[in-house]
Amino acid sequence: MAIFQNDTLYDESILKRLDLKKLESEISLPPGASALAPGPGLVVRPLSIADCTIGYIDVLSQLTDVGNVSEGMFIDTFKKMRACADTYYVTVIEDLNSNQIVGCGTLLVEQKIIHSCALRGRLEDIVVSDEYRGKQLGKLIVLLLTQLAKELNCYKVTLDCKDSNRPFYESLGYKKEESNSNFMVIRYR
Ligand SMILES: CC(=O)SCCNC(=O)CCNC(=O)[C@H](O)C(C)(C)COP(=O)(O)OP(=O)(O)OC[C@H]1O[C@@H](n2cnc3c(N)ncnc32)[C@H](O)[C@@H]1OP(=O)(O)O
Repeated sequence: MAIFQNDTLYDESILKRLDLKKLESEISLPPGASALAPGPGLVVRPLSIADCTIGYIDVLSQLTDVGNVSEGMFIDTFKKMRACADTYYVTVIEDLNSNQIVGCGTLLVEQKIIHSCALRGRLEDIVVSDEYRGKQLGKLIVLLLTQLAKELNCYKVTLDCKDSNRPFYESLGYKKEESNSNFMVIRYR
């Protein structure tokens, strides 16, 4: 298993291979900002093993109940995720001014047998910390992970969201498919 620089979950160089100019043309960033540096002191990068100590859990808790995740639990889980090569593309936005994670999103790449052993992408856990909302960071992370799914050769990328977030994802190109949009669930907790 490759151990990437700075103990990141995946190899950061893949983000630099994306069509970042196209992405930048689709969002209104502040002057001088770019897709991977979307504002003064902001950087977009893979999740790092140290991120549980700089606010990643707090950001996730703005999405759902995270539970009591100790540093040890986070590190064990991070290592399990990294051992599943080419699967978990958890991506964060850090504010280097405060050394805090302020946004995140996951592209999960699922290996299928169908469609000639194709890959399917799923967007999960997209969150921007409340004081950073409305600055195009949510749009940036979704468009970046969507492009990453294409770069990784996924045949499609899907997501589940609350009704209130539908207009957000629709504005970024996601559509309900006719007769194929039933999110179904059995909850155990
Ligand atoms: C697949 C999943 O993970 S679903 C879970 C989604 N996450 C959450 O619900 C967690 C709580 N919410 C959030 O973290 C944020 O509100 C997000 C991620 C939904 C949006 O992040 P933001 O950084 O505020 O969005 P951003 O500034 O990029 O907005 C981009 C555009 O979408 C619009 N927008 C943002 N949220 C919504 C929404 N819920 N409905 C409609 N439009 C929206 C903005 O007005 C903006 O429009 P503009 O480009 O015309 O100015």
